[in-house]
Amino acid sequence: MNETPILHARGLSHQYDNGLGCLDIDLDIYPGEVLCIVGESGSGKSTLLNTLAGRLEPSRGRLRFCDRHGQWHDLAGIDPAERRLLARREWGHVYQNPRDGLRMTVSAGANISERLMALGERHYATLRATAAAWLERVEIDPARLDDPPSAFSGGMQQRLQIARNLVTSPSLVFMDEPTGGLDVSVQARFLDLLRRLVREHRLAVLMVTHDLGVARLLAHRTVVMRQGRIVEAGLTDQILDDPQHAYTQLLVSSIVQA
Ligand SMILES: Nc1ncnc2c1ncn2[C@@H]1O[C@H](COP(=O)(O)OP(=O)(O)OP(=O)(O)O)[C@@H](O)[C@H]1O
Repeated sequence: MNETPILHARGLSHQYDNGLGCLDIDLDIYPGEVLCIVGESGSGKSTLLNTLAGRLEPSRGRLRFCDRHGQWHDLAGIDPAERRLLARREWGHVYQNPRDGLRMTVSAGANISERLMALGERHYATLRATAAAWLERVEIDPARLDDPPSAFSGGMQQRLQIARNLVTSPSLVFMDEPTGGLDVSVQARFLDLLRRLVREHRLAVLMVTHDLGVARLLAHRTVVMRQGRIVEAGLTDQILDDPQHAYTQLLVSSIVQA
């Protein structure tokens, strides 16, 4: 694995007014790896993801991102315009609910083209051809380029979110429970596709999931959260097969018994 992380957090916290949130997080993510954040409901997974993605301002701590040119950016206290530019160029964000990540009333093609246009691509034929190629890559018939996402199934909408994000070749993609709304067979196909794209594009993926099966299938490393803190972190197989922390043992055994 590459020794230089793409995202580097130390002592990172985001606390809401009621004191809850995520606390004292040390985390590195490397190019080409999938890192899953697991834990029970309310353990702070989404807060951590959104803080790492710069959507929530850190209350304390250090957060740095290394862009594709090897230049480091301090994300804590970054100028909002610079953060937006980084988000457009370097990051993707896939949501559990496709309605949060797609524009439901415009065509699939327009959904994919939008990020390209934001980076300056204006040539209509190029935009259409690129969008069609990406639909194919996420296993959607390119003949459906002009259909709105509302005409797609849940699994297709998640794959369209992936295409919309990956079209600009981001280096880091944040995913919040992307398989949450999918039934089991659709989920398996989605995870297969994701695994292939991660490999082909050397993507770093930071994924929140409450499903340890998803972590097992996809994640190189897993971190376990409880009450806003990381209680255990390591290689996914190690965490799931030989959990050290009592809370992780409980989490894993509750799945095995279910
Ligand atoms: N805007 C907010 N204001 C105050 N407290 C909040 C806010 N958002 C979340 N919290 C609290 O912070 C804690 C962590 O919430 P968070 O949504 O990060 O957990 P989670 O692990 O992602 O949960 P879930 O799996 O249910 O989505 C919870 O106790 C939650 O009630």
